Amino acid sequence: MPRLNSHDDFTPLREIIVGSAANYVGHDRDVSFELFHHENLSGFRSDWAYPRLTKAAAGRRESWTIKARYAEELHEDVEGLAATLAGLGVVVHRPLPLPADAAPVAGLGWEAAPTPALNIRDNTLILGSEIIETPPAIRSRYLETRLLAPVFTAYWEAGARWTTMPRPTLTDMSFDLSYARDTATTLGGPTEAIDDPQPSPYDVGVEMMLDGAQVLRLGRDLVVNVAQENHTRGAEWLQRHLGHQYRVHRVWRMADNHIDSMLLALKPGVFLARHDGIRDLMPERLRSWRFIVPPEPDQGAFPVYDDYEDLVLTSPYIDLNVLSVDEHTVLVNEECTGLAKLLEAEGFDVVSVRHRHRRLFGGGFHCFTLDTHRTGGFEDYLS
Ligand SMILES: NC(=[NH2+])NCCC[C@H](N)C(=O)O
Repeated sequence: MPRLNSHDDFTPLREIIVGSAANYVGHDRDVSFELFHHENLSGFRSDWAYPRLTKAAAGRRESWTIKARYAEELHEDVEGLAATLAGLGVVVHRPLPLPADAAPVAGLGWEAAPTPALNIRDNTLILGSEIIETPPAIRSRYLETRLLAPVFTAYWEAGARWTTMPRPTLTDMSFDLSYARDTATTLGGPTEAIDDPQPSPYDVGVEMMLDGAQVLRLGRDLVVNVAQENHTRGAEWLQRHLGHQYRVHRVWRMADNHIDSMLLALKPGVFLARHDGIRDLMPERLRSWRFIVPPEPDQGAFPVYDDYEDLVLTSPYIDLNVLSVDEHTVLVNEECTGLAKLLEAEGFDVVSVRHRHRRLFGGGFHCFTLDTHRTGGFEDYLS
């Protein structure tokens, strides 16, 4: 195993982990899931909100079944993504697949059905030669990075540093609800339930929670999206952990949590951004970069889902979530022709990859992957 080395999203890619969609058969809808996906869930069908959905008060969870056809098509597309990357000469590693009969995971005072290690960008941050497992905000994802442990172990054996951010207890009281409250739709929505957190003997107050996917990596500069106090604490941990070598730039409420369907760096000096307003949220010295804004999403480019049976977890902007193989080559969803054309006009080579159900499973190509070796170093792109 060569050494771990990944400081950015755009220098030539040598090794990557591609997530696994095996047995993504359902969602465990509890307070942590509803809160995390509040923006999309409340904008979609507010009356699905927890706990009205919950048939019995006991347990305060609901298992949500995903149609087998969608799960199978997702699996097919993720395997296609892995094959495309391998075909481009990138070494591809894989997590352990979630077994079909996976037992629930449990914390102090809660239990949840585990999710496969699919959106692996979310729960790990690779900074140079260090693996940082970030603290999940969704109970069902609590042990997700364990499915990556064989790959992380191999990198550790090859010299990587391997750190775990403090793990939250994730009781109802752990969450800062302010973002969900401030951004609640006029229809109401999940905030209704979140207003009624239940006390637990394990309460520790508001905890640190930060996903790797809230961080945009630019060598020695990190742009971190912070939307509420859980994130503030996570960003503070990161800055203290990294010390003065890194500059941790906090951006306030660029997104509810993950940054990578809002903003990605395609190469030094060039961002791909959801809208023009992103520039104003950026640290001063990054405002002079070029911001490429894709055309508005074409609603006709998405499969048609059932309002009652299918849970849509991402916005229609999810196809912005591309993956760069180097500064010239970008993997783009084949359904997103507007973005592909624009990138080609900007001088990029576009590799089209199939990914049908990006709205059902929370992520695109950047979310589904974790680059472990790129040739770029610990650069100062701001100087
Ligand atoms: N790393 C990720 N899972 N990113 C996906 C973010 C999707 C974003 N919440 C949206 O709806 O567009």
